[in-house]
Amino acid sequence: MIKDTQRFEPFTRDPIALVNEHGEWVGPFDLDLDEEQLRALYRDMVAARLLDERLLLLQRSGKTSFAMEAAGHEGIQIAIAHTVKRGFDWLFPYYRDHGMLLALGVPAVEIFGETLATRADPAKGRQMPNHPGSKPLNAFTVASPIASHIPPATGAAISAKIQNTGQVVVTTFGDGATSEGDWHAGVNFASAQGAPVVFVVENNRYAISVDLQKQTGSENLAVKAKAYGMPGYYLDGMDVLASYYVMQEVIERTRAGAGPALVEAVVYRYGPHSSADDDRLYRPKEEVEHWKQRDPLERFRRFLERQELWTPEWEAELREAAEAELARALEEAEAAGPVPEAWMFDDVYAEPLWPQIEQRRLLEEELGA
Ligand SMILES: Cc1ncc(C[n+]2csc(CCOP(=O)(O)OP(=O)(O)O)c2C)c(N)n1
Ligand SMILES: [Mg+2]
Repeated sequence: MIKDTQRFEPFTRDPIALVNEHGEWVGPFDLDLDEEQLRALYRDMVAARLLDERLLLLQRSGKTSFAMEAAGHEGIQIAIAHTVKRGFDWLFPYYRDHGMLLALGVPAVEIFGETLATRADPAKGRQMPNHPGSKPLNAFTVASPIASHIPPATGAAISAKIQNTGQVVVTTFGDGATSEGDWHAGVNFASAQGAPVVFVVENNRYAISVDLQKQTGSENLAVKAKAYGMPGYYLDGMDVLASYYVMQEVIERTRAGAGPALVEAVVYRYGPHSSADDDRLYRPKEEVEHWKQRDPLERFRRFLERQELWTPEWEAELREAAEAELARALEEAEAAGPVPEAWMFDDVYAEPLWPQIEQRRLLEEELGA
């Protein structure tokens, strides 16, 4: 049954793409998404790019300490948000996935609250900026230590399998994560247990300043799946439609009981690693310019224009609406006010132990609260 609906082969020589750089459909099957679905993909990609810009501005204006840009990653990120069952499947994202979480339905006010550590943050200001999550949407809060979320993602999938819930876990990470021991432990155990988890590497070729060639001797990252006995899909992650169709097929194959899979989404990050990095020191400007020609938003815009689904007026309209919503959410997040310092002691244990009680008292005394 899975075979009948299978459109994609694992381990292809070139990344799977369905739309070329001119915005032409080059897929071997007929496009079957309706106008509303296509427009929603574009709308969410634009919103992700605008959120990215806003988060950087918050860092530049001194309102938060840190920002991590995701421009260039939108194709695969938005595709994932559109192919999981929202609020049912589990997501174990990483720190560059704020646009994906926004598209999944995490309210912008919560993302800004998390960034600014205000009362609008469901994590109560206890996370680093750019580390959102969502309990109601089953999005695991981002973990900073690279690849440390991979074994928990596998664990959640094993739990779903044992309880026969029908849930799939999707976890994302960077190319650098595939060099970590935690990554191999999590991927190996998922395969051994037939866990319903899809591993997605957002391969932007760099782990901060370290080039991919210094990370691995493999021809690409998708082939690593072979050794673990699972399919590895090599995907153009800057092509939102290829990302959509591949993720849809891989998620549903996993949901049907075929076990885990690995997807390598080839992307590029246009900005530096973070607001604390100067990428001019390790990559030539020409390389960045080269990848800008493949911009996921621009490519999909050309596609929509060919389908007569895009006009400059619509673009202006959706940008204005997204900007207004982000401005409103930011205002609400700021108006919520900073989290009280003593919140750091909450939720450590169901019932606080004496050290927390004592430390809290000392802190409040110190702050004159
Ligand atoms: C275990 C661990 N080692 C080092 C770091 C510091 N660090 C933060 S991000 C990063 C690079 C990760 O690169 P990659 O996985 O390719 O993701 P990208 O940032 O490129 O999206 C490193 C080394 C860390 N957070 N955790
Ligand atoms: Mg990387």
